[in-house]
Amino acid sequence: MTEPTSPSLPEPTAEVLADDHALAAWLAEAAGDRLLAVRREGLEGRELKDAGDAAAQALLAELLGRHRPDDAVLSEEAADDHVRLEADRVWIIDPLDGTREFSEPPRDDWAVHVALWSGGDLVAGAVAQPALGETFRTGHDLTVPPRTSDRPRIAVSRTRPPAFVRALAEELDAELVPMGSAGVKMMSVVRDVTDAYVHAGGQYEWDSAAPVAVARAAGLFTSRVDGSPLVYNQADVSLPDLIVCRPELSEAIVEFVRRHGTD
Ligand SMILES: Nc1ncnc2c1ncn2[C@@H]1O[C@H](COP(=O)(O)O)[C@@H](OP(=O)(O)O)[C@H]1O
Ligand SMILES: [Mg+2]
Repeated sequence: MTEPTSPSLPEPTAEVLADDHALAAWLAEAAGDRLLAVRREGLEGRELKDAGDAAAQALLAELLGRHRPDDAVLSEEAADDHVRLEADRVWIIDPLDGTREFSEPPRDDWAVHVALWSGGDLVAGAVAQPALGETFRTGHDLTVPPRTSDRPRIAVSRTRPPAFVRALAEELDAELVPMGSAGVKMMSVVRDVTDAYVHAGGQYEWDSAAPVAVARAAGLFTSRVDGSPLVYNQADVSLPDLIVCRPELSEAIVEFVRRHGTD
């Protein structure tokens, strides 16, 4: 007997299957397409948020199970199986980052995050911004465009901007640029829409793993707010603060936090 297959399940090419970078991007785009379809169903508010989270999680879990059956997965939307702590390869995914903005069409500041951790660090990642029609990924040339603004621009949460980031912006004479989604904020630095994303006060590994992999591949600076490295696939998945910025801004930001803290 053959197993029943879902008619709508996308199939990767052999080329995509052979390359973790390409697979990360393909998975993020497949989930993004699914999320755009959910958005067309006419749901609103909490129902739309829940339908989006569930649909993207179900698709990514099924595709990873099918195409990378030996790998572990850490997802915002699934129970944490600690088998990942002994695994060689762990996919760290946020099926829908910026759930609030996803539920407010036609906003485009929401994303799908797919990262691969192996041997102690992130080795591949992709961030799809489906409503923008863009995917940012590791594994091919990625350069940040030349800086177009003399005055630094700092991406912040549109709904919960941390107070210390306002103080930092004053000190650097920077402009705050509010937007949803951690991934979208990090990709805004990659795209030269902003120059830095500085956050503290709470977040989890899945909020930053894929965007940090992409930001590093683009040559950006990434660290915790105290300047120490971002470390993934830990038993405690809380990763509450980070800096992603153009390299020339990193010293001033770390120094500001050293002097003033983040409270
Ligand atoms: N203080 C906090 N504690 C926990 N998670 C936070 C947080 N601030 C931001 N996040 C998470 O980071 C993502 C971006 O948030 P924001 O747009 O406010 O910057 C959201 O992910 P999800 O949408 O996947 O839940 C949100 O849950
Ligand atoms: Mg998230």
